[in-house]
Order: sequence, then C-alpha cells, then structure tokens
Amino acid sequence: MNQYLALCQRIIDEGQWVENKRTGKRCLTVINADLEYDVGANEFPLITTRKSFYKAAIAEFLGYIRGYDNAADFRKLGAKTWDANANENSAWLANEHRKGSDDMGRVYGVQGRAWAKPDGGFVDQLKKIVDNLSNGIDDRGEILSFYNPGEFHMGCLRPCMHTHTFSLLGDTLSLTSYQRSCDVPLGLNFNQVQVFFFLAIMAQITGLKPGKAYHKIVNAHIYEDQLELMREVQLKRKPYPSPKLIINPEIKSLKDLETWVTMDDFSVEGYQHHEAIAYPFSV
Ligand SMILES: Nc1nc(=O)c2c([nH]1)NC[C@@H]1CN(c3ccc(C(=O)N[C@@H](CCC(=O)O)C(=O)O)cc3)CN21
Ligand SMILES: O=c1ccn([C@H]2C[C@H](O)[C@@H](COP(=O)(O)O)O2)c(=O)[nH]1
Repeated sequence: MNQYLALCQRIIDEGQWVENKRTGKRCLTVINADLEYDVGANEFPLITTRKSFYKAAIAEFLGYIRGYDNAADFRKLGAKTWDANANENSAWLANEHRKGSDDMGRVYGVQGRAWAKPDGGFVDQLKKIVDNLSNGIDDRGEILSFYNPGEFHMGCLRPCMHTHTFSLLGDTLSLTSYQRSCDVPLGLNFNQVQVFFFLAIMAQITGLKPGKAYHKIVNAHIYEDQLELMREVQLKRKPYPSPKLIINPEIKSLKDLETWVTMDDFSVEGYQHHEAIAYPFSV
C-alpha cells in the first residue's frame, strides 16, 4: 500500500503534464515505476485508502485467462470494465472489424489463448506455460504476451499490462509483469490485484509455491480530472494493514479456471478500508 501512495505522491511532486490525443485530456505523468508484491506471504496489495472492488479486478483477469473477446462475457463474470471501450470508443465504433455490440476484438486474452500464426492455426501461450510449470520446467521463455502490433487494428484498445513472464527457482514461482501505460487512480487499483492474483493462481494450479511478483510500469499517470480527488482526498487518508486473499483450494487446473470458477471462489480476510472514491474514467 505504501508503494502505491508513494507513486501517487511522486506523480504529484515530480510529474510533467502531457497532452493525450486519444482521450483529449492532459495527464500528470512520470516514467518508470517498480512495484513488488509478496505473494508467498499473502500480502494482498489491495488499496485501503478507498474501497476497492477487487472482485471486478479478478473477474477481468479471469476473462483474459479464458480468452474472452466480448464485454458481455466480462459482465457475466462480474466486471463492467470493458463496457465503455467496447461500446463508447468512437474510433472502435467506426472500425470495420468490430463485430457488433460488446465486441472488443482481438485484444488481451484472445492473443494469450489464440495468437494467430501466419501459416495457419493458433498458439495457446497460456496452456504451454501451465504445462511446462506443472512439470517443473522453466525454459526461460515462459512468456505470455498480449502485445500483437499486427492485430492492433482489430481490437478496441492496445493492452496496457502486456507481458507476463514466469520464472522458477527450485519450487518457487515468481512473476514479472510489464505495463506500458497506467491510469494510477483507476487502473492500478485493479492491476495490482491482477498481478498478485495471477501469480497466486498459477502457483496453485501448477503445484508450486508462490514467491514474489514484480510489476514494472513505464508511463504512470493521473488524468487532469482525477488530480484533485487524489491530492485532497485519497492522499490525506491513513492506510490500513494489507488484507489476505483467500482462493478456493478446489481450483486445481486451467480447466477449472475455464469452466466452473466464479467470483464466489475468492474472498478477502481483514479488509479495512476508507470510503469509496468515484474517480472519473476516460474513454
Ligand atoms: N482510462 C482508462 N483507465 C483504465 O484504467 C482502463 C481503461 N481506460 N480502459 C481499459 C481498462 C478498463 N479498466 C477499468 C475500467 C473501469 C474501472 C472502474 O470504474 N473502477 C471503479 C469501480 C469498479 C466497480 O464498481 O466494479 C473503481 O472505483 O475502481 C476500473 C478499471 C482499466 N482500464
Ligand atoms: O489494465 C489497464 C488498462 C488500461 N489502463 C489505462 C492506462 C491508460 O490511461 C488507458 C489506456 O490508454 P492508452 O492510450 O492506450 O495508453 O487505460 C490501465 O491503467 N490499466
């Protein structure tokens, strides 16, 4: 929690104003942030200085694991986060590849589970990683990449958290996640949960011990219309200790994640938090 607040404060103290064409808003911006989460110790990096809807963050990531390409499927799991980008993003609405209402196109999980090969067929990146790790193999290329520039024109948004690399030392699994662009008040609140969750669940289904997750962010920003709430409200609050993430131990395989898992299989223990803050969202 302290590293999150330190990043927010750093953006306020050292950030530079950058115009963003896509949203038409200015962002106070810093470059390079390194966050670290101790998944082995179950120090769940859930924001405590406002109420955080962690189930929506987990639901969104589970949708990526399942390779979803449709905001309606995300909603069914419990995440409304793709509604705006699928249905209100003007460039995407005018795109000939959009397959109608709620379609997100070839983004995130589609690339993770079905990266199109130029010579036909698809690559399931995630299944290969799960199979290798389950057999104790780290080939130094256990990489899940959502970033496919050849198909950017077929999706509503380029992935922000775009690459996840798993590493094995003995029977301890770690994860390094890369993020090119980060909306710190809204997106990071979710992304921290997702990086932690991804390592925790991958360790669980591969029979390994979770170690640490390393979250590397390039462009970290606060939109101009979020700044006052961050400076005058959220940063004036004192954080509470980290809660713990409880995952149903019956989840034992990628198939389980793909078929029966719902948000009822996740809970938090000891989550003390301040009141919710409704930050503006930019499409
Ligand atoms: N400008 C922008 N920021 C983002 O963080 C972002 C995007 N766009 N586009 C793609 C996804 C969608 N994400 C989102 C979208 C909405 C919320 C959001 O509204 N969060 C609220 C409440 C969530 C709820 O009730 O479930 C929050 O207070 O955290 C968070 C992340 C993250 N990403
Ligand atoms: O997981 C996510 C997804 C998106 N974001 C934020 C970061 C930016 O504010 C926008 C994406 O805009 P780009 O113009 O494509 O950079 O969404 C996030 O923080 N986390």
